[in-house]
Order: sequence, then C-alpha cells, then structure tokens
Amino acid sequence: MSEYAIICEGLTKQFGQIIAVNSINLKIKKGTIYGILGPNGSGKSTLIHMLCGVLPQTSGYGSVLGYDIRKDPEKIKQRIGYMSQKFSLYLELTVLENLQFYGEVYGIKKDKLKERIKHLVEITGLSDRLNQRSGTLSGGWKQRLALCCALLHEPDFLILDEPTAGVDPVSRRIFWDIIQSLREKEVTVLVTTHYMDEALICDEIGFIYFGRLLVNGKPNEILKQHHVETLDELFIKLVKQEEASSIFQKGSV
Ligand SMILES: Nc1ncnc2c1ncn2[C@@H]1O[C@H](COP(=O)(O)OP(=O)(O)OP(=O)(O)O)[C@@H](O)[C@H]1O
Repeated sequence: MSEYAIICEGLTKQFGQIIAVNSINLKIKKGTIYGILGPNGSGKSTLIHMLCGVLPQTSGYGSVLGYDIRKDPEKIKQRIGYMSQKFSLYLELTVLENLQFYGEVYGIKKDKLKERIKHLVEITGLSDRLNQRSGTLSGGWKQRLALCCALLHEPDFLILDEPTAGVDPVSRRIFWDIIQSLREKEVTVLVTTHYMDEALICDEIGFIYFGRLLVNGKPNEILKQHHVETLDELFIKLVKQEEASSIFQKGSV
C-alpha cells in the first residue's frame, strides 16, 4: 500500500493551443491537507478535474488512492468528495432534503444516512436550519451545507475548490476546523484557495502558474528557502520572475 493518496507524473492537459496543466509532478501523502494556490486561470481547476476522473489528461500519469485516473475513473468517483466553486445543490430543496437526496445518490443506507446527517449538521452548526430552503441560506451557510454533502459518504479523499471564497471569517474558521479534524480520520484533502492564512494551515502547498508547479512543499520551509516572510511576498516575487523570464525569452528569439 502506497503512503501517497495522489501521484502525478508529468500530468498534462492541453485545450487546443492552451496548456492548462503542464507536466506536473506531485505526491500527496495520505491524511494530509494539500493547498493549491495560483492566479486565476493558472490551471488549478483543470488539475482537480483530472484527479476527479472527469477530465482525461492529454499525457502523463495520475493516480488517486491507488487508482489510475485514466483507467479507473469510476472507482475514484466512489471514493472522493468534491465541493465545487459554485454552489451546486438544489436551491428549492430544504437543507435536510438536499442531504437526504445526496445520501440516496451515494447509496447510503437509511439508518447510516440519518446518523451521518445528524453528525454533520451538528459539527457545521446547521442543526437549527434543517427545514430552511437552501436558496435562502447566506453564502457561508450554503458552503457549510455543500461541505456536509461532500462528506456524507465518508470519502477518503476530499477536494475543495475555493470553498471559502466570499465567506465571512467565522464561517471560514468553522470550515477550517472541520477540514483539520479530517486529518485524524486519515482523509486526504486537496484545497484551492486565494487566502494565504488558509495556505499556512495546510501541511503542504503548491503554487501553480500557467499550468506549471513552481513551488511545492511545507509552507514554513518554502518561506525559509525563498528568504521571504509571507506567502504573498513569495508569490508576487515568483510571478514577477516568471514574467521577466518570459519577456527575456521572447526578446531573445
Ligand atoms: N474546457 C476548456 N476549454 C478550453 N480552455 C479551457 C477549458 N478549461 C479551462 N481552460 C483554460 O485553461 C486554463 C486554466 O484554467 P483553470 O480553470 O484550470 O484555471 P484556475 O486556476 O482554476 O482558474 P480560477 O482560479 O479562475 O478558477 C485557462 O486558460 C482556461 O481558459
């Protein structure tokens, strides 16, 4: 059994002329939180979609929980929980109805589902809102419900695509407390974020720029290696370096 939940070797995705993900090599240990950072359009979602088994790669290799993303996408889908950037639950259904619906889609038995819903609404603070129509929840509460749905079937690998974008600080804190508690259960978490305070909580982070993984490792070690105090500082420095080298390359042709 591998100690890694995720392995990418030269993983690449091309859309016509655009290389959205460019030969990424990455290993994520089981039971850890890995944060992906990078500007808009840098390839984060494309990488995630490949790892979910919903977007075939152009070249390279990827495995999730030991399953090849090209050969076994269906097995991967059963073992992962995914929360997308956009709220994708049914707005006209209540909180409870959404949870019951997703539980049935995952094929969770009635008694188990009841137990899971009780546990998840308790830890996310949704217990008092079970009968509220989901469309009337504010942004932070909608995200808590989406997290509950992604965790219902006890996935071994949880993918969160910008889960806290536009969410208030209290909801963000609750969110991250839950994410961190998953470490104890050996759940591997892959999360994209633009918030540097969230990145510092992750066990390891990667910074993607134009589809390439420029930096990868433990946040504090990365800061030391690059002689910077904050991740913001580092990422601005990296982007400037990359821009300067692309201008240099264009100029030298
Ligand atoms: N289906 C597609 N067809 C063509 N180009 C695409 C497709 N999906 C993504 N791209 C392009 O691939 C690149 C990477 O996009 P991607 O959505 O993965 O970035 P991202 O880092 O997730 O961005 P954001 O932070 O805005 O969500 C972009 O140039 C985007 O326009």
